[in-house]
Amino acid sequence: MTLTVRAPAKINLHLGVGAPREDGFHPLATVYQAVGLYDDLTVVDADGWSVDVAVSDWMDRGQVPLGGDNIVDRAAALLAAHHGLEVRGTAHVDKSIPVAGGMAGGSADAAAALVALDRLWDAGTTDDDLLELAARLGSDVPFALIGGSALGTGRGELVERVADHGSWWWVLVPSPTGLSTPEVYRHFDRLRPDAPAVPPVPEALLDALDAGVPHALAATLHNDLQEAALDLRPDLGRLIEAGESEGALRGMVSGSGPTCVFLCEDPDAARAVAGGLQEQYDVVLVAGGAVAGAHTVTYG
Ligand SMILES: C[C@@](CO)(OP(=O)(O)O)[C@H](O)COP(=O)(O)OP(=O)(O)OC[C@H]1O[C@@H](n2ccc(N)nc2=O)[C@H](O)[C@@H]1O
Ligand SMILES: Nc1ncnc2c1ncn2[C@@H]1O[C@H](COP(=O)(O)OP(=O)(O)O)[C@@H](O)[C@H]1O
Repeated sequence: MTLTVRAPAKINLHLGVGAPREDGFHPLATVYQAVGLYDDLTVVDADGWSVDVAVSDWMDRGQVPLGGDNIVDRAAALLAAHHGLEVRGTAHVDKSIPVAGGMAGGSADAAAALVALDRLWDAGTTDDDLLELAARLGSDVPFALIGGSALGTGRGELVERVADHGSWWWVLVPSPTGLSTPEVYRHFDRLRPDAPAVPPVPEALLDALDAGVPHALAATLHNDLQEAALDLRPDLGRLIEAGESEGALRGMVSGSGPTCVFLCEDPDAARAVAGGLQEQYDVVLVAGGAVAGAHTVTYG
Protein backbone atom coordinates (compact mmCIF):
# COMPACT_ATOMS: atom_id res chain seq x y z
CA MET A 1 0.00 0.00 0.00
CA THR A 2 1.12 3.58 -0.68
CA LEU A 3 -0.54 6.79 0.43
CA THR A 4 0.19 10.49 0.39
CA VAL A 5 -0.92 12.91 3.08
CA ARG A 6 -0.69 16.64 2.51
CA ALA A 7 -0.30 19.07 5.43
CA PRO A 8 -0.37 22.88 5.37
CA ALA A 9 1.86 25.67 6.64
CA LYS A 10 0.43 28.00 9.29
CA ILE A 11 0.43 31.69 9.99
CA ASN A 12 -0.26 33.10 13.46
CA LEU A 13 -2.80 35.88 12.83
CA HIS A 14 -2.44 36.71 16.50
CA LEU A 15 0.39 35.48 18.71
CA GLY A 16 -0.04 36.60 22.32
CA VAL A 17 2.79 35.32 24.52
CA GLY A 18 2.90 35.23 28.33
CA ALA A 19 5.71 34.81 30.86
CA PRO A 20 7.44 31.41 30.77
CA ARG A 21 5.80 28.63 32.80
CA GLU A 22 7.66 26.35 35.20
CA ASP A 23 8.21 23.83 32.39
CA GLY A 24 9.89 26.55 30.30
CA PHE A 25 7.09 26.80 27.72
CA HIS A 26 5.28 30.09 27.20
CA PRO A 27 1.51 30.32 27.67
CA LEU A 28 -0.06 31.44 24.40
CA ALA A 29 -3.27 32.93 23.10
CA THR A 30 -2.80 32.48 19.38
CA VAL A 31 -5.02 32.38 16.32
CA TYR A 32 -3.66 30.02 13.70
CA GLN A 33 -4.60 29.98 10.05
CA ALA A 34 -3.62 27.14 7.70
CA VAL A 35 -2.52 28.47 4.30
CA GLY A 36 -2.09 26.90 0.87
CA LEU A 37 1.58 25.98 1.03
CA TYR A 38 2.10 22.29 1.74
CA ASP A 39 4.45 19.47 2.57
CA ASP A 40 3.46 16.08 1.10
CA LEU A 41 4.38 12.89 2.92
CA THR A 42 4.18 9.55 1.11
CA VAL A 43 4.40 6.29 3.01
CA VAL A 44 4.84 2.84 1.51
CA ASP A 45 4.61 -0.58 3.13
CA ALA A 46 8.11 -2.03 3.69
CA ASP A 47 10.17 -4.11 6.08
CA GLY A 48 12.22 -1.88 8.37
CA TRP A 49 11.88 1.90 8.50
CA SER A 50 13.41 4.82 6.60
CA VAL A 51 12.75 8.51 5.98
CA ASP A 52 14.00 10.63 3.13
CA VAL A 53 13.34 14.24 2.22
CA ALA A 54 13.22 16.25 -1.01
CA VAL A 55 12.89 20.04 -0.93
CA SER A 56 11.72 22.73 -3.34
CA ASP A 57 14.54 24.06 -5.51
CA TRP A 58 14.82 27.29 -3.52
CA MET A 59 15.30 25.45 -0.20
CA ASP A 60 18.43 24.05 1.44
CA ARG A 61 17.97 20.32 2.00
CA GLY A 62 20.88 20.33 4.46
CA GLN A 63 18.75 22.12 7.05
CA VAL A 64 16.46 19.09 7.44
CA PRO A 65 17.79 16.45 9.86
CA LEU A 66 17.88 12.83 8.70
CA GLY A 67 19.24 9.61 10.22
CA GLY A 68 16.58 9.20 12.90
CA ASP A 69 16.38 12.85 14.04
CA ASN A 70 13.56 13.92 11.76
CA ILE A 71 10.25 14.76 13.42
CA VAL A 72 8.72 12.10 11.14
CA ASP A 73 10.88 9.47 12.92
CA ARG A 74 9.59 10.73 16.27
CA ALA A 75 5.97 10.67 15.07
CA ALA A 76 6.35 7.10 13.80
CA ALA A 77 7.97 5.90 17.05
CA LEU A 78 5.29 7.56 19.17
CA LEU A 79 2.36 6.16 17.17
CA ALA A 80 3.88 2.67 17.11
CA ALA A 81 4.52 2.72 20.88
CA HIS A 82 0.94 3.89 21.51
CA HIS A 83 -0.39 0.78 19.76
CA GLY A 84 2.41 -1.63 20.70
CA LEU A 85 3.34 -1.95 17.01
CA GLU A 86 6.65 -2.23 15.18
CA VAL A 87 7.74 0.87 13.21
CA ARG A 88 7.50 -0.20 9.55
CA GLY A 89 7.47 1.48 6.17
CA THR A 90 9.29 4.06 4.08
CA ALA A 91 8.39 7.71 4.38
CA HIS A 92 9.23 10.32 1.77
CA VAL A 93 8.69 14.02 2.51
CA ASP A 94 8.35 16.60 -0.28
CA LYS A 95 8.90 19.92 1.42
CA SER A 96 7.62 23.27 0.20
CA ILE A 97 7.20 24.84 3.64
CA PRO A 98 10.34 26.81 4.59
CA VAL A 99 12.53 25.05 7.18
CA ALA A 100 12.87 26.88 10.53
CA GLY A 101 10.75 29.57 8.91
CA GLY A 102 8.05 30.16 11.53
CA MET A 103 5.46 28.36 9.39
CA ALA A 104 5.46 25.05 11.28
CA GLY A 105 6.79 22.89 8.45
CA GLY A 106 8.15 20.25 10.82
CA SER A 107 4.82 20.20 12.63
CA ALA A 108 3.03 19.72 9.30
CA ASP A 109 5.26 16.70 8.57
CA ALA A 110 4.59 15.26 12.03
CA ALA A 111 0.83 15.63 11.59
CA ALA A 112 1.02 14.09 8.10
CA ALA A 113 3.04 11.17 9.48
CA LEU A 114 0.46 10.48 12.21
CA VAL A 115 -2.40 10.48 9.68
CA ALA A 116 -0.51 8.45 7.05
CA LEU A 117 0.94 5.81 9.37
CA ASP A 118 -2.34 5.37 11.24
CA ARG A 119 -3.82 4.39 7.87
CA LEU A 120 -0.81 2.35 6.67
CA TRP A 121 -0.76 0.31 9.89
CA ASP A 122 -4.57 0.15 10.07
CA ALA A 123 -4.18 1.33 13.68
CA GLY A 124 -7.59 3.01 14.07
CA THR A 125 -6.31 5.78 16.36
CA THR A 126 -9.17 7.91 17.73
CA ASP A 127 -9.21 11.64 16.93
CA ASP A 128 -8.66 12.46 20.61
CA ASP A 129 -5.62 10.17 20.77
CA LEU A 130 -4.21 11.62 17.54
CA LEU A 131 -4.49 15.13 19.01
CA GLU A 132 -2.85 13.99 22.24
CA LEU A 133 0.05 12.29 20.40
CA ALA A 134 0.37 15.39 18.20
CA ALA A 135 0.73 17.62 21.27
CA ARG A 136 3.56 15.43 22.53
CA LEU A 137 5.43 15.95 19.24
CA GLY A 138 5.23 19.76 19.36
CA SER A 139 3.04 22.66 20.39
CA ASP A 140 1.99 23.40 16.79
CA VAL A 141 1.29 19.83 15.69
CA PRO A 142 -2.37 19.56 16.86
CA PHE A 143 -3.20 22.61 14.74
CA ALA A 144 -1.59 21.00 11.67
CA LEU A 145 -4.07 18.14 12.13
CA ILE A 146 -7.19 20.29 12.29
CA GLY A 147 -6.26 23.18 9.95
CA GLY A 148 -8.70 25.95 9.06
CA SER A 149 -8.59 28.85 11.52
CA ALA A 150 -8.31 28.02 15.20
CA LEU A 151 -7.63 29.49 18.60
CA GLY A 152 -4.61 27.96 20.32
CA THR A 153 -4.15 28.16 24.09
CA GLY A 154 -2.00 26.37 26.68
CA ARG A 155 1.44 26.26 24.98
CA GLY A 156 -0.43 26.38 21.65
CA GLU A 157 -1.46 22.70 21.69
CA LEU A 158 -5.06 23.19 22.87
CA VAL A 159 -6.92 24.04 19.67
CA GLU A 160 -10.51 24.91 18.88
CA ARG A 161 -11.96 25.95 15.54
CA VAL A 162 -13.11 29.57 15.25
CA ALA A 163 -15.64 31.11 12.87
CA ASP A 164 -13.97 32.31 9.66
CA HIS A 165 -16.07 33.67 6.79
CA GLY A 166 -13.20 35.17 4.80
CA SER A 167 -11.23 34.18 1.74
CA TRP A 168 -7.79 35.46 2.68
CA TRP A 169 -4.85 36.15 0.37
CA TRP A 170 -1.29 36.16 1.58
CA VAL A 171 2.10 36.91 0.09
CA LEU A 172 4.83 34.91 1.83
CA VAL A 173 8.51 35.80 1.75
CA PRO A 174 10.74 33.07 3.22
CA SER A 175 14.30 33.80 4.22
CA PRO A 176 17.34 31.82 3.04
CA THR A 177 18.45 31.40 6.67
CA GLY A 178 16.13 30.20 9.46
CA LEU A 179 15.56 31.49 13.00
CA SER A 180 15.60 29.21 16.03
CA THR A 181 12.22 29.19 17.83
CA PRO A 182 13.74 28.75 21.35
CA GLU A 183 16.16 31.59 20.67
CA VAL A 184 13.34 33.94 19.67
CA TYR A 185 11.35 32.99 22.79
CA ARG A 186 14.46 33.61 24.96
CA HIS A 187 14.92 37.03 23.39
CA PHE A 188 11.23 37.78 24.01
CA ASP A 189 11.84 37.04 27.72
CA ARG A 190 14.65 39.59 27.79
CA LEU A 191 12.54 42.24 26.02
CA ARG A 192 9.29 41.57 27.89
CA PRO A 193 9.95 40.74 31.57
CA ASP A 194 6.45 42.12 32.27
CA ALA A 195 4.60 39.55 30.08
CA PRO A 196 1.27 38.41 31.62
CA ALA A 197 0.75 34.95 33.15
CA VAL A 198 -2.09 34.31 30.70
CA PRO A 199 -2.25 36.36 27.49
CA PRO A 200 -5.75 37.61 26.57
CA VAL A 201 -7.85 36.14 23.75
CA PRO A 202 -7.94 38.64 20.82
CA GLU A 203 -11.68 39.28 20.56
CA ALA A 204 -11.42 42.04 17.89
CA LEU A 205 -9.40 39.78 15.61
CA LEU A 206 -11.87 36.91 16.06
CA ASP A 207 -14.69 39.31 15.11
CA ALA A 208 -12.78 40.39 11.97
CA LEU A 209 -12.19 36.74 10.97
CA ASP A 210 -15.84 35.93 11.49
CA ALA A 211 -16.89 38.97 9.42
CA GLY A 212 -14.45 38.03 6.63
CA VAL A 213 -13.35 41.63 5.96
CA PRO A 214 -9.64 41.96 4.94
CA HIS A 215 -9.22 45.58 6.14
CA ALA A 216 -10.63 44.69 9.55
CA LEU A 217 -8.37 41.64 9.86
CA ALA A 218 -5.34 43.68 8.75
CA ALA A 219 -5.99 46.21 11.53
CA THR A 220 -6.02 43.49 14.20
CA LEU A 221 -3.06 41.26 13.17
CA HIS A 222 -0.54 41.06 16.02
CA ASN A 223 2.58 39.08 16.90
CA ASP A 224 4.23 39.41 20.32
CA LEU A 225 7.36 37.65 18.98
CA GLN A 226 7.81 40.17 16.17
CA GLU A 227 9.88 42.64 18.20
CA ALA A 228 12.28 39.86 19.23
CA ALA A 229 12.51 38.49 15.68
CA LEU A 230 13.19 41.98 14.25
CA ASP A 231 15.85 42.60 16.88
CA LEU A 232 17.61 39.37 15.85
CA ARG A 233 17.03 40.00 12.14
CA PRO A 234 16.76 43.76 11.41
CA ASP A 235 16.52 43.05 7.65
CA LEU A 236 12.97 41.78 8.24
CA GLY A 237 11.80 45.27 9.21
CA ARG A 238 12.85 46.53 5.77
CA LEU A 239 11.04 43.62 4.13
CA ILE A 240 7.81 44.44 5.97
CA GLU A 241 8.06 48.09 4.91
CA ALA A 242 8.71 47.04 1.30
CA GLY A 243 5.63 44.77 1.19
CA GLU A 244 3.39 47.44 2.69
CA SER A 245 4.65 50.06 0.24
CA GLU A 246 3.88 47.61 -2.63
CA GLY A 247 0.24 47.67 -1.50
CA ALA A 248 -0.19 44.96 1.14
CA LEU A 249 -2.81 45.80 3.78
CA ARG A 250 -0.38 44.66 6.53
CA GLY A 251 2.90 42.82 6.78
CA MET A 252 4.11 40.86 9.78
CA VAL A 253 6.59 38.22 10.91
CA SER A 254 5.06 34.73 10.84
CA GLY A 255 5.30 33.11 14.28
CA SER A 256 8.95 33.12 15.43
CA GLY A 257 10.06 34.12 11.91
CA PRO A 258 11.92 34.76 9.74
CA THR A 259 9.24 34.28 7.05
CA CYS A 260 7.24 37.49 6.61
CA VAL A 261 3.62 37.40 5.48
CA PHE A 262 1.52 40.09 3.86
CA LEU A 263 -2.27 40.21 3.96
CA CYS A 264 -3.70 41.50 0.66
CA GLU A 265 -7.16 42.65 -0.33
CA ASP A 266 -7.77 39.96 -2.99
CA PRO A 267 -5.86 37.60 -5.35
CA ASP A 268 -5.04 40.37 -7.86
CA ALA A 269 -3.60 42.57 -5.12
CA ALA A 270 -1.56 39.60 -3.82
CA ARG A 271 -0.12 38.96 -7.28
CA ALA A 272 0.75 42.68 -7.65
CA VAL A 273 2.48 42.82 -4.25
CA ALA A 274 4.34 39.57 -5.03
CA GLY A 275 5.45 40.97 -8.42
CA GLY A 276 6.83 44.09 -6.74
CA LEU A 277 8.69 42.15 -4.05
CA GLN A 278 10.15 39.73 -6.63
CA GLU A 279 12.35 42.58 -7.88
CA GLN A 280 14.19 42.54 -4.54
CA TYR A 281 13.60 39.08 -3.05
CA ASP A 282 14.41 35.72 -4.66
CA VAL A 283 11.49 33.70 -3.32
CA VAL A 284 8.04 35.25 -3.07
CA LEU A 285 4.97 33.01 -2.81
CA VAL A 286 1.21 33.61 -2.89
CA ALA A 287 -1.13 31.44 -0.82
CA GLY A 288 -4.78 31.47 0.15
CA GLY A 289 -6.30 30.60 3.51
CA ALA A 290 -7.88 29.05 5.38
CA VAL A 291 -7.24 25.50 4.08
CA ALA A 292 -7.73 22.00 5.47
CA GLY A 293 -5.41 20.32 7.97
CA ALA A 294 -3.46 17.11 7.20
CA HIS A 295 -5.49 15.09 4.69
CA THR A 296 -5.03 12.09 2.41
CA VAL A 297 -4.59 13.04 -1.25
CA THR A 298 -3.73 9.69 -2.87
CA TYR A 299 -4.39 6.21 -1.64
CA GLY A 300 -3.93 2.79 -3.19
C1 LIG B 1 6.46 30.06 17.70
C2 LIG B 1 5.39 29.11 17.23
C3 LIG B 1 4.07 29.90 17.09
O1 LIG B 1 3.04 29.09 16.58
O2 LIG B 1 5.65 28.47 15.98
P1 LIG B 1 6.85 28.69 14.90
O3 LIG B 1 6.81 30.12 14.54
O4 LIG B 1 8.11 28.27 15.56
O5 LIG B 1 6.49 27.81 13.73
C4 LIG B 1 5.19 27.95 18.24
O6 LIG B 1 4.94 28.44 19.53
C5 LIG B 1 6.34 26.97 18.27
O7 LIG B 1 5.78 25.70 18.26
P2 LIG B 1 6.66 24.39 18.00
O8 LIG B 1 7.70 24.67 16.96
O9 LIG B 1 5.71 23.25 17.78
O10 LIG B 1 7.39 24.30 19.37
P3 LIG B 1 7.81 23.05 20.26
O11 LIG B 1 8.48 22.05 19.38
O12 LIG B 1 6.68 22.64 21.12
O13 LIG B 1 8.90 23.75 21.19
C6 LIG B 1 10.15 24.17 20.70
C7 LIG B 1 10.71 25.17 21.68
O14 LIG B 1 10.03 26.44 21.54
C8 LIG B 1 9.82 27.04 22.80
N1 LIG B 1 8.37 27.19 23.03
C9 LIG B 1 7.47 26.60 22.21
C10 LIG B 1 6.12 26.80 22.42
C11 LIG B 1 5.71 27.59 23.52
N2 LIG B 1 4.42 27.81 23.76
N3 LIG B 1 6.63 28.16 24.33
C12 LIG B 1 7.95 27.97 24.09
O15 LIG B 1 8.78 28.52 24.84
C13 LIG B 1 10.51 26.14 23.82
O16 LIG B 1 11.82 26.64 23.95
C14 LIG B 1 10.53 24.80 23.14
O17 LIG B 1 11.59 23.99 23.59
N1 LIG C 1 10.57 17.20 8.79
C1 LIG C 1 11.19 18.31 9.23
N2 LIG C 1 11.10 19.44 8.52
C2 LIG C 1 11.71 20.59 8.96
N3 LIG C 1 12.45 20.66 10.06
C3 LIG C 1 12.58 19.57 10.81
C4 LIG C 1 11.96 18.35 10.42
N4 LIG C 1 12.25 17.44 11.36
C5 LIG C 1 12.99 18.06 12.28
N5 LIG C 1 13.21 19.34 11.97
C6 LIG C 1 13.97 20.34 12.81
O1 LIG C 1 13.01 21.24 13.36
C7 LIG C 1 13.46 22.59 13.31
C8 LIG C 1 12.25 23.54 13.18
O2 LIG C 1 11.67 23.30 11.95
P1 LIG C 1 10.33 23.94 11.35
O3 LIG C 1 9.15 23.25 11.87
O4 LIG C 1 10.54 23.94 9.86
O5 LIG C 1 10.41 25.45 11.82
P2 LIG C 1 9.48 26.42 12.68
O6 LIG C 1 9.42 25.83 14.07
O7 LIG C 1 10.21 27.74 12.62
O8 LIG C 1 8.17 26.51 12.02
C9 LIG C 1 14.40 22.62 12.10
O9 LIG C 1 15.41 23.57 12.26
C10 LIG C 1 14.96 21.21 12.04
O10 LIG C 1 16.18 21.12 12.72
